[in-house]
Amino acid sequence: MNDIPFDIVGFDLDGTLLDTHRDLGEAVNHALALGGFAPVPVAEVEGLIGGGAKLMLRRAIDNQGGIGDEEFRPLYKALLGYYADNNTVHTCPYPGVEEALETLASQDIRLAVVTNKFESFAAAILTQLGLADRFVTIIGGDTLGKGRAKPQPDPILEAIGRCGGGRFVFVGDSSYDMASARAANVPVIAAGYGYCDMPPHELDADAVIAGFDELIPAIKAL
Ligand SMILES: O=C(O)COP(=O)(O)O
Ligand SMILES: [Mg+2]
Repeated sequence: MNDIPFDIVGFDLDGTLLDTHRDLGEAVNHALALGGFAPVPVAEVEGLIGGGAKLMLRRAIDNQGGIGDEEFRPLYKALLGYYADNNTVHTCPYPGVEEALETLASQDIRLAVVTNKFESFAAAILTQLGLADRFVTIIGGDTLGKGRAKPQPDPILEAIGRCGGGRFVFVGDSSYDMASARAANVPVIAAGYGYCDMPPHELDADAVIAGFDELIPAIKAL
């Protein structure tokens, strides 16, 4: 029997389903080195993630004085090239993710990914990790075009549509996720173990989980 009061669960990717920070950090540092900048220590990488790869590199360079668009462009291209070849070296699902996805799928809940990563990277990584088939759709930061990524509601509304409609709850780790869910008028759970850009209990979520094993109880309690 299905005792989960939702038809669709949407997930952010970086910092929610997958711990991607080491591979993202190495891609940023590859680009920084080409530009003559110092590397970002691995402990500081999480604070750069959430708004997509371009903003991640922008933030890292701005922390070291910044550069103009002309000089930025080839470094960004280098980051993407490096990440395309090295995106599942260290990346892995958080503990409990596979089990929770299995439980939700076994109860006929439809699952979606809504990330600010490029769709192609998200799909490639999830495929590599054997998780892509779990999701009805994977919506990236570039899927709907410019200005329509999180924190806009558009990708969440698109996910709901692609999953055939129904009661939807979102799970994410950053203020981009909370704002997108609020704008789409759906409940949202904060992954407090992720790359939260503010203290998890200040993220304006309906619930905060400290690990993926808490997800299903949190969904049932909404
Ligand atoms: O790549 C990013 O910066 C953010 O990705 P996410 O939306 O899956 O957290
Ligand atoms: Mg995230």
